[in-house]
Amino acid sequence: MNLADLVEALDAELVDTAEHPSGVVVTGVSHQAAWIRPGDVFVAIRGARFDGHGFIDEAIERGAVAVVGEGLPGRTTCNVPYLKVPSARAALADAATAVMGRPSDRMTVLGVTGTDGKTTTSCLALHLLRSAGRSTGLLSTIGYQLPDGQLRQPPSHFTTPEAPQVQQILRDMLTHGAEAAVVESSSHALALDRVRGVSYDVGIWTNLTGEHLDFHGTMEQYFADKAKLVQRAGHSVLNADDAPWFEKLVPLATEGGRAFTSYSAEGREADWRASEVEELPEGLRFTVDSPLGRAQVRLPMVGRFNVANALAAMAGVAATGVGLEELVTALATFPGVAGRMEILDREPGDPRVIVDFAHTAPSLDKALATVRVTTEGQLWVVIGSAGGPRDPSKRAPLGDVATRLADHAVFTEEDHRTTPLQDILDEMERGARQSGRDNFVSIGDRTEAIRYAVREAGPDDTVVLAGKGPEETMERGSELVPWDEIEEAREALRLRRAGVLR
Ligand SMILES: CC(=O)N[C@H]1[C@@H](OP(=O)(O)OP(=O)(O)OC[C@H]2O[C@@H](n3ccc(=O)[nH]c3=O)[C@H](O)[C@@H]2O)O[C@H](CO)[C@@H](O)[C@@H]1O[C@H](C)C(=O)N[C@@H](C)C(=O)N[C@H](CCC(=O)O)C(=O)O
Ligand SMILES: Nc1ncnc2c1ncn2[C@@H]1O[C@H](COP(=O)(O)OP(=O)(O)OP(=O)(O)O)[C@@H](O)[C@H]1O
Repeated sequence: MNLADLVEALDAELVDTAEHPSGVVVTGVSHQAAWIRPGDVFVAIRGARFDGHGFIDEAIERGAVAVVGEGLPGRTTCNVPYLKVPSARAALADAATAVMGRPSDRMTVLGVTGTDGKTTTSCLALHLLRSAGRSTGLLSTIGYQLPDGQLRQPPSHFTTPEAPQVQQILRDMLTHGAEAAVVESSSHALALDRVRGVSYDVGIWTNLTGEHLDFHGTMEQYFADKAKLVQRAGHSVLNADDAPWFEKLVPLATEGGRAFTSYSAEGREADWRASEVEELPEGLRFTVDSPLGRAQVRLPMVGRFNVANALAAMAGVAATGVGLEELVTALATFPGVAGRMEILDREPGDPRVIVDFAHTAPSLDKALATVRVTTEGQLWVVIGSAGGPRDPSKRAPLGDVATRLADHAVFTEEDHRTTPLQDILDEMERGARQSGRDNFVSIGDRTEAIRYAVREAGPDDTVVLAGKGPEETMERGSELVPWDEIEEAREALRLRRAGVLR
């Protein structure tokens, strides 16, 4: 497209230019100066840490043909056309969407938001769509997939990357033949306009509990940010068990005559309902009642909350026209999600070791409660809490939940960043002591903490390693070290078998 079209698409005011915009060809857009390629437009965002205007020279050196922003500071001028807009983030998304040719308009897009269960529900929806023969892409915390199913990573580690990557990935999906896309949409993405420009056919809501309040400020704001998905989706899928948010979402989902489907894993009145839930060591069994009829479901996943995730995915995919029998048949072959309730291979005499990604008090509560059901002996949990700017109010509740639901808790590191690790451990201990419990130890080094729990656990016990799940790095101070929780756990089991841990 040429710059004149972009000015029009953004409804921008063109300042600081000698060149006529119709002669300038725009081939891409980026908010990150270091990623600019010749022909790109640089969008200068005033963020919490930097003012993107400080990187204009770098962007121009790399070949930026124009700059978009909310106004040049002071008397600064720039040597390329400057497009003044009311919101740089909105303009970033609008420009990226226009340059990429609005790819989401040509696919069926399912968005998934919520505090817990987004990745699992997204992967379930992907599996259901593909099993129904729909060529489908995925954009999620675990990375993105084109219809070929190979997992790829965007250039920055986000659940939902910035708008230019989102639009680029959607276009790649389309180019590779995708008819549908599942887009995990974090609250940050919804708040920061990263997914503005994605036209959602279906918006799936998992649940809302207190997380990321460092960013959103209040629960009301967090709700309002997430609710944008429901306000924008053609059809919403809402969790009837998620009080008080469900009642607040219904009017937002039905604005302008749009429809919604509800689901309940806890026996409430809803369109999709689960009953007769059985938790077995190898997975879940339940009956589903739905507008499409009744069926028996077998899901090879542990964790009772996965009943809710499965209902959400089924209702979302059914809204795109897939039948109940196809959905139920596909669920039985779901391969699971790495690092989420992942059970390690075990040998006789080993405890059962489960690697899980629960890192909020409510999700840890649910994870431990559900694992308890299929644990014959004692339940152990190894858990930390993140440092840095991440929500410090999580720490004490995590300590409380861990010691209330497990027989033994081991408090340890989890990306403590520049926060002194001991301060985090103290907070977790405080949460446990405040509730009158002392069934914990603190072992700062996570490798040691895992080995301790695996050594002490008996063959009938279960050890849950919570919080790191599939993450590939650990942030210690300002150092980023490689991390592989599954490998750590396997090594601890090997050492236990060899008697080295005794
Ligand atoms: C709160 C939040 O999400 N902030 C994001 C936001 O920051 P910001 O608006 O304050 O921007 P900034 O860092 O001050 O930079 C301003 C501008 O200068 C540019 N810049 C900056 C430095 C430079 O050298 N060159 C340059 O061009 C930046 O690209 C940006 O356009 O925009 C930045 C640029 O993309 C992001 O790096 C930053 O993510 C931070 C680091 C982050 O950690 N975000 C996490 C919390 C996040 O988004 N998480 C959610 C998932 C949450 C969950 O559900 O678990 C996610 O979707 O991943
Ligand atoms: N529906 C649910 N309700 C509560 N907890 C859940 C639910 N689904 C999954 N969990 C727990 O949350 C953990 C993370 O699951 P998942 O990755 O699917 O969520 P997420 O919302 O994508 O989280 P994140 O954005 O942090 O990756 C799981 O390992 C499990 O312990």
